[in-house]
Amino acid sequence: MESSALSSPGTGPQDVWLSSLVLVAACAAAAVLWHTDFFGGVLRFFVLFKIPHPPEEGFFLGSAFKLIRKDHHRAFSSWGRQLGPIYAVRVLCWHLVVVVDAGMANVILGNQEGLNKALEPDLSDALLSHTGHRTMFSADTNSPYWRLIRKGTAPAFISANIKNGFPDVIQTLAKVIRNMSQLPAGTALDMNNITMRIALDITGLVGFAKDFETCNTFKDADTDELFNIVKITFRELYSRTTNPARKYISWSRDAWEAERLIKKFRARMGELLQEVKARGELRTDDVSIAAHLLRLRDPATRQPLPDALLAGEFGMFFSAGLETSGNAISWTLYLIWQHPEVEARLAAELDDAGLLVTPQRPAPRAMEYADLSRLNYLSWVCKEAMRVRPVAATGSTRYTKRDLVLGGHFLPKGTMVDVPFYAVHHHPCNWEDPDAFIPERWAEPGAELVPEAGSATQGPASPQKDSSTAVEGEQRPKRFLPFSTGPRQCLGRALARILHDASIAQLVSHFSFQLADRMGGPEGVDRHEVNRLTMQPGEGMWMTFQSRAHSSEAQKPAPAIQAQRFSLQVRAGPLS
Ligand code: HEM
Repeated sequence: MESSALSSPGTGPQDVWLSSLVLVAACAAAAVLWHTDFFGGVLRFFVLFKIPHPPEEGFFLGSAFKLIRKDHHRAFSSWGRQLGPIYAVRVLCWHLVVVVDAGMANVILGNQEGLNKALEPDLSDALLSHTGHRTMFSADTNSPYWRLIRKGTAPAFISANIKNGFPDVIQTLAKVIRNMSQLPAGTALDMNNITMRIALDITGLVGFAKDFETCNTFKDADTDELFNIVKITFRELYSRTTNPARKYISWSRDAWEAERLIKKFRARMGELLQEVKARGELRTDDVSIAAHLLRLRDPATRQPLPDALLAGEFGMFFSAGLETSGNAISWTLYLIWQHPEVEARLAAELDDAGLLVTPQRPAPRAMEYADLSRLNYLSWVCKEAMRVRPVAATGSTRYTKRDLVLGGHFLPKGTMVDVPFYAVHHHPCNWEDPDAFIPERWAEPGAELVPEAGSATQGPASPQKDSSTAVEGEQRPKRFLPFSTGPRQCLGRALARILHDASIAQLVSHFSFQLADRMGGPEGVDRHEVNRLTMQPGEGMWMTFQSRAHSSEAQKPAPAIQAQRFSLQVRAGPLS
């Protein structure tokens, strides 16, 4: 019996080996699946279906076609209105959870421990990294590297240090105004090109003590100009999100050219680093971004950071500040044109401050740093423009590092959550009359925060204002998020605000702008609006301008200041 049992099928020594092998292979496969988060992916796939999805989502591809559209930020916004403040979109078997309620957005962006910035490193670092190392923009929030760079460069952006750079801001703007004044009346200029030049030269001067001199003349930009390189490479990086194969196979001329420019951008940043180093010993009063980066020491070795890392960080600061600032100024000029009463009230404020050019005052006094805090209406207009047209329209994404319940929904660990800033700014649960451009809404102190319950300015109640949306240490969440919020919020926002507000003040002080006919009116602007990493006017922002020194039209007396909020005259219907 014994021998027959031993020799029965499946129990011989070969079978024991075979079974062990199968067991080991199964364990190895399970380990690989565990390691690659396969089981988590399966769990998320089923659990996240419980969150509302757009009804028109396709069975196989989900919302893929909507998400790769150039106006996907508007789709996020209309889904938010249709589905409520938290919903999900699917592509194949992957879900992206989207939150548009300000309270929930603050939980996602403000949380340091449980969430991490979700960025495809290839995307941003293809442009920036010289070593394959992540730059600060996409490094892990809990990594010593991110903390080192963030903490080490933050002092460059405190107001006392930014103030030092204000004369450079004014000098750059003076060059632009001089060049514009010399152009024949009626000339149409692509103001988006000009505002990019302004952003480039000011970031160069304030951050790196380097004048790129693109505002010296308005010669047609060739591809060597950094803002052009950044524009083309950003377009390519965005194309790679929808078609990752482009990284490996540059089958189109565009992709090949972009790859060449990506290399060129890195080379230019390397040269800039060498130029800064060649200036010799850093002065103790040098508070530029470059000086702060050069002073950093590797905590382990106490040695300066290697050149390749530093050049990557130089590139990161340029690309973070350039398109964002340049496009933001363009959108503000456009919105001012669209709202003549806003222009008139802004001109009146600049006039009262002695900054407006008039036939009687062709050379007004120079703008000072302190003017920025005195010009209240200017600041309202600029904030409102950043609310209505936030350039980081797609927003910011985070991974949940542990299970989370948000707005009554269970989000398993590893869920990707997006906070689309355009949709947050345009959702009625956060803002009253959200599509309208109303600078006066900023008269309310604390307008950037969700209003207190029961306050007169509280918008329609959000169905999701429960304890799960409260942020620790802050009772009222932020609903104004052009620069995001939390530990990863824009580091350069103080510089960005000064660059933006001073540019608007100086340009509007000297000129009255009109949208050029070739733009096709507001419908044409909306039609060409494109969101590739930043929301931008796809065909430029062509405008004509009249000097206020000659024009009686530009000097129309300002109407009495409007106390009511909804009486502004608008050149087109509300944005949607
Ligand atoms: C209107 C202009 C700007 C806008 C709207 C803007 C917006 C943003 C946004 C939305 C983020 C991502 C935040 C997040 O992921 O939660 C960001 C990050 C960043 N921005 Fe800006 N930005 C602007 C200008 C600038 C400028 C001028 C600089 C510096 C020269 C700058 C430097 C940075 C840096 C270094 C980060 C990465 C911060 C980190 O990951 O810790 N930005 N910005």
